Amino acid sequence: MPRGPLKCKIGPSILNADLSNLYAESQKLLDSGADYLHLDVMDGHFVPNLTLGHPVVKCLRNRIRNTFFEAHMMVDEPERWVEPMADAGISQYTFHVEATKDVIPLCRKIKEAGMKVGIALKPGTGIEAIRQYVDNADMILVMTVEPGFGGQKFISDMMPKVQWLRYNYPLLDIEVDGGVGLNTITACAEAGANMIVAGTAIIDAVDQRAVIASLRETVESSIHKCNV
Ligand SMILES: O=C(CO)[C@H](O)[C@H](O)COP(=O)(O)O
Ligand SMILES: [Fe+2]
Repeated sequence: MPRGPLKCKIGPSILNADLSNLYAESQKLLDSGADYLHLDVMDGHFVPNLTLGHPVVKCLRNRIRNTFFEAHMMVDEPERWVEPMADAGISQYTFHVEATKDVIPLCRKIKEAGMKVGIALKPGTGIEAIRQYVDNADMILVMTVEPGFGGQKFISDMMPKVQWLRYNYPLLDIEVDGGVGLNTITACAEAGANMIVAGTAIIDAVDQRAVIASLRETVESSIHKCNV
């Protein structure tokens, strides 16, 4: 997968937002400096929670045209939703490595549907589960909480996975998701994450713009240190 210069990107998760106002909440995040939206899709099987699916994504896409939408697919049978999510306007389809036996064909299917490929791993999954697939992906998501719910405590023990990926893949997009906020961003940035998902830390903030700017500043200063 060809990779450009490493860029910091902040992608708020709307999981804990007021979903009765999904468009307004999403637009507010973008107006506050978010680079992309991280949409958490849960099926009640892969994780014990239900959220939104492609019909909701499609409605949001009709109102927000030029923004990168990542679908974080916490679902069994991720193969099933590739075409509906592409049709709904998803830009990157991030599936869990634990949810499929056919990682490479799934990556191919996602690309053929016109989306970028993200591969996620749960906290209990070791890096060896995705090592052989990194070259098939545009991004690796290291979960820093057990998937299923927003507002959980960041698991700092996940940082060696991020460090390993950054050491071996200097230009890879590496995302962290779960419990990431102002108190935990330094650990993520120093380990080498450049795509930052933050839910409650941004959604609950009085000043969303200030939190997004602060997360960005910490990550950009780590990227800068690595480049000098
Ligand atoms: O994938 C997720 C949960 O499975 C969410 O993206 C994540 O938890 C974001 O919320 P918070 O920052 O509040 O932890
Ligand atoms: Fe997520």
